[in-house]
Order: sequence, then structure tokens, then C-alpha cells
Amino acid sequence: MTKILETIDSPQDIKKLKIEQLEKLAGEIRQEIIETVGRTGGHLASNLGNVELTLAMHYVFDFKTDHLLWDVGHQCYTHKLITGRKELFKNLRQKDGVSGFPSPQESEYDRFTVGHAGTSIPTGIGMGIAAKKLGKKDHIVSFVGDASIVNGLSLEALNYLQDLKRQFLIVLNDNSMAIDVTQGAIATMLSRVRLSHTYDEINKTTRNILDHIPLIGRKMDNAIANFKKTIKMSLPASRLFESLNIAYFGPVDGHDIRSLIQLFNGIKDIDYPVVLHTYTNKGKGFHPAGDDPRSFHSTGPFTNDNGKITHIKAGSGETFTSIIGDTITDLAKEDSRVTTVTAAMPDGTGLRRFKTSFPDRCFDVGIAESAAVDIAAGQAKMGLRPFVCIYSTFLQRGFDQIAHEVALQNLPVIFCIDRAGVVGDDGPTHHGMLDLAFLRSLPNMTVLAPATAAEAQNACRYALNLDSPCAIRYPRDYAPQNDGLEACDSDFVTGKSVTILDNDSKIVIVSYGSCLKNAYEAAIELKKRGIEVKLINARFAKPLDSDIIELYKVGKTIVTVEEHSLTCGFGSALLEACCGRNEVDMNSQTSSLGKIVIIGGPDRFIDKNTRNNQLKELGVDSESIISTVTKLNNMS
Ligand SMILES: Cc1ncc(C[n+]2csc(CCOP(=O)(O)OP(=O)(O)O)c2C)c(N)n1
Ligand SMILES: CC(=O)[C@@H](O)[C@H](O)COP(=O)(O)O
Ligand SMILES: [Mg+2]
Repeated sequence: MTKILETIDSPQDIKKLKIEQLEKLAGEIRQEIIETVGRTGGHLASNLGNVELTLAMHYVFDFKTDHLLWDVGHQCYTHKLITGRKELFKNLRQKDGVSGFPSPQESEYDRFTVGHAGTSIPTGIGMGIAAKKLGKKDHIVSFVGDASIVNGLSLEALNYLQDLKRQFLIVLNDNSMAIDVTQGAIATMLSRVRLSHTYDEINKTTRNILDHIPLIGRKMDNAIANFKKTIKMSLPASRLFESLNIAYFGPVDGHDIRSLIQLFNGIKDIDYPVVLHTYTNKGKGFHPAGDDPRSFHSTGPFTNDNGKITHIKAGSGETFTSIIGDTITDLAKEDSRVTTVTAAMPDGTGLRRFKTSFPDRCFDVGIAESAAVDIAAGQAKMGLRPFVCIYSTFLQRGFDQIAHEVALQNLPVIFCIDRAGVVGDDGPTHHGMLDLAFLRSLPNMTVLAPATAAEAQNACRYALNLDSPCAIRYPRDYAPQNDGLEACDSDFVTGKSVTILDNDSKIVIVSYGSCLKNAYEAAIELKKRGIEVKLINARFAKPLDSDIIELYKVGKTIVTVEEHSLTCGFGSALLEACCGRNEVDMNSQTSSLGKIVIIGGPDRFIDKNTRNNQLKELGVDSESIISTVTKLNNMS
């Protein structure tokens, strides 16, 4: 029998279906998502949870002209499947397939390229302001999860929302989960409200809302009064929003398509801000994900043999993430001042063991990177030694706090910056290509990058003993064991690099952090081809090793290699130091100065792809390094 999904080429096709057909379609979509994510990896649990909600929204609105704004955007798979991207979806998150996140380049149904939490309400407000100015009646719908709606950006926008004075619908998708369980007072309140509801009560609430919809006038006061009389169970949640002058409807069953369609039809044209609070189940329809939504939030490929799940590992060894997490745990045993701070990502940042060993020293502050940095600053002020573990891309949110509350105060906060560099299939929203740029500009900050497993451990120990702010950046990858890189076993000394291959060759490769393994392989191969190079592991981007600057002064050709944007990265730091006002005596040395060639991230966003292909695109894989050095050698 033909699947309904096969007949869906655009949301117009959804609008022709009966409720029973929509319910069947929801099942087919779940199957498609499970099979595809099993092959490609992706955000499984969240996407299985909002199939009905997405179908109902598309049934009622027309998102070619109306605006559907996904918060984070990791939960947009159903939306992609029904907006003309079925075929591309087969290669989800791969070079030639659809992105795992909304992408206006892919479709007129997507508005912003997003992957960070908290953006859907403020950007929606901006669009609402513009629509008003332009005399447009487009509907604006922000789809936001229970963990993302408490992000600072969301809360700041909610605080402004009453001033918009036009239609604005927030669909609050409440599944009681972030990646892990949700954190904080609002999450506690929402969970308590949820636990206090029986299924029958939720259905009664839905019927009450539907009965009252015809009575809702243009004035919010009337709406609130009507609901307060009838819907007692939702009072704590309604108080939260109504105290901000945002009308609240709910909680309702986010899997009941028939009611959802009626509800969206009923509240669609209310011309003031409205929240529809829906309950959904993360991982719905797939037991392994329903039972363990944390592991299936963002999963790699897996096989499913009649419910027996086997995750397919992409490599072997220990990741930088787990080594750093374990090292902090070990350090905490020796030093009672050690704490950790995470912004809703204890698993992703390798803190699971720490959290289990020291539950009262691990602080998960929810999706709140800026607050995480300041909470650490406060701890450091009082004598603790917090390790703040955050992905590079999300730490961008905390720049001002790092500058003002940490660096300016010269506080010993240690930043463990995970996913620094290219991350593979999540793509441009998630690469960590900018952290050196914003960190090395800060006075008092030490910025280092381990290149091997041993260095990852030593970097943490070094940072703990430093009495000032320190950042350690490392990629989403396995950490190389020694294999020729034994020199990296030595302790860190401030501003000192490590020489891996020592000789007096004209060309010197200076590698920063995770590129060292590739640079080493390149150097070994180059030697076989008759080109000898000196190889240095820089370790520090700040302070830079003055010995490297000396090499430039004596006429060496230096090739820097880094997994960061070339703009304001490690190579740029060396260029600044060598060509800057104070470092080089231009009058006496000009004739013998060397040359600097910098390799790393270009001035464009890197698309989703495998991490290896992205490293090639940056020119920092071993073959590309060989090719660059060979060209330089032929020129000299
Ligand atoms: C600023 C920022 N910090 C952290 C993340 C990582 N992250 C992605 S999804 C997610 C949990 C989102 O929870 P919720 O909004 O409730 O959506 P759900 O996955 O439950 O559907 C987190 C922490 C992010 N995308 N953006
Ligand atoms: C949507 C989001 O921001 C996270 O789920 C992220 O995609 C996780 O990335 P990792 O898989 O690298 O932990
Ligand atoms: Mg959630």
C-alpha cells in the first residue's frame, strides 16, 4: 500500500488529509526518522516527540508566508519531511543531504539558520515589529522547548513581548527534558504541574479551552478571567506567563492531532501574545529513545535488531572530552576547591563521572552560559577553583562575562572548551572556530590547547595551579596517544612550546593543539620525500613562546597549523607578535626576517560534512600540510 508520506510534497498536501490519515502519517514519519537517524545519526528523541505538533501547525498555518521559528532547531525533522525535502532527508546531516537544523538556503519554509537555544522569541519579536511597520498580517509562531524557554535570551524577550501588541504564538513543547533532566526553579514548577495532572484532566483542560475560545475577546483580561474560573490545575504555569501579560492556554496533550488543530484554529488570530503549553514525550514511538531520551538526544548511527540497539562507533580510543572530564574528577579528589559548572550539558562535556562522584560540587545551571561563567566567577572569588565546561560555540554567549567578571578581576576560572574546531555533521551552527579570537584578546587570560591524551591531563593540572583565568580548548575527537609524540608528556610551562622534531631545517611547522598528529604524519612523510622540517607543538596561543618569534627573526619559514578561523587565530597571533610594533627591531633585522604562512579556517562558515573532510577543507589534514610545505620548499 502506498504510504501517505510518499504523497506529501508540500504542506498543502497535509491540509487535504483527514484526522485519521494525519495520525497514520505521524506513524510513517516516526518510522522514517528512526530509520534515517539509525543510518546517519542525529537528534532522535526530540524529533520523535513533536511529530503531531508539527503536522497540526502546518495544517492550520501557511508557513510560506507565516513564520515558524524553531528554537535550537534540532527538532525540525518532521517539518523538513513535509516541506519538499523527503529525498534529501535520506542523507540527513551529510554533505549532500539536508542539514540537521533549519536552513533558509534549503527551503523557503525555514527562516533563520539556527542551532543555539533562546533565539526564536527575540527574532520573532523583531519580525513582528517589522511586519507591523510593513502593514503585514503574517502569523508568527515560535516553537520552543521547556529547557530553552528559560534561557536568558528567551526570558529577556518574554519581558518585552507585551509591547509587541500583535499576534504572536509561542508553542511551548514541554517534555520535562533538556538533553538531561531540566534544571532550575521554572523546570521544577513545570515538572510539578505536569506530575499533578492526570490524562483525563489534560483532556478536560483541552475541552475547556475549546469551549472558551469563542468567548475570548480582543482584550486579554477577559481571556484570563475566563480561564482562571475553569482551569485550576494550570495556575502555576499560567501565573508565570500572565504575570508577563502573555495569555496562557494549557496544558494540553501535544500528541492529540485533532485537538491541536482545533486549538491552533481557535487561537491563531488572537492579536496579542499567547502561549500554548503542550505536553509531549521525548522519544515517543521508539522504546529505546523513550526509555533513555538522554542517550538518544543526539546519537551517532546505530543498528536496531528487533529492539536490540548497537551504537556504531566512528573511531577508537579515548576522546579529549572523557580525558578532561576524568582528569577534573581525579583533581577534585586531591583538591577540595575544585568544582565544575556546566550549562545543561554534563554528558556532552564529559562530566558524568564527576557528577556521580561529587554531586554537590557539580553545578548544572541549565541552558545559561552567561550565568554559568558568572557563577564560576563568584566561586573563584571565594577561593574555589571552578572548571567551566562548555562547548566552544555556546561559550560565545559568555564572552562579556569572561571579559568583565573573570579576566578583568583576574580570577582563577578554568574554561574547558569542548568541540573547539570543526564538529562534523552538526555543521556551521556548532563549529568552534572563534574562541581563540575572543579569548586571546583578553588581558590576564592564558590560552592553551592540548595535542595528545597526556597533554589533556597535564593541561588541567597546569591550569589548576595557575592563579589566573585559563582556557583549554580541544576538539570533538579521539585524543592521540604518544606514537612519536612522547615529548608532549612533559609538564606545561607558561608560554613554552615543545619541540617534537628538532633540526636546523629552513621550514618549521608550528602546530597548535589538535592538528599536531596530522602535522607529525606530514613531517614524517615529507622526510621520506627528502624535505626535512622542524616540528613544534605550540601549546600556548597566549602567552606565545618567544622562541618561536626568534625563529622568524633568524629567517626561518614558519608554517602555522590550527583548527580555528585564521582571522584572529593562532597564526594571526604569531603574525602580530612578529610584525608588531615592539617585537622586532625592523631596522637591524629586516633583511634576515623569515616568512610566515598560516593554515586554518577560511573566512566563511564551514558546511556540514564529516570532520575529516572539514579538516581537509581547512587544509590541516596531513596531505594538505604536505602539499603546502612541498610548495614552499620548491619556492625557496
Ligand atoms: C545556547 C545553547 N546552549 C546549549 C545548547 C545545547 N542543547 C541543544 S538542545 C538542548 C536541550 C534543549 O531542550 P529543550 O529546549 O527542552 O528541547 P527538547 O530537546 O527537549 O525538545 C541543549 C542544551 C544549545 N543548542 N544552545
Ligand atoms: C542541538 C545541540 O546543540 C546539541 O544536541 C548538539 O548537537 C550536541 O552535539 P554533540 O553530539 O557533539 O554532543
Ligand atoms: Mg525539553
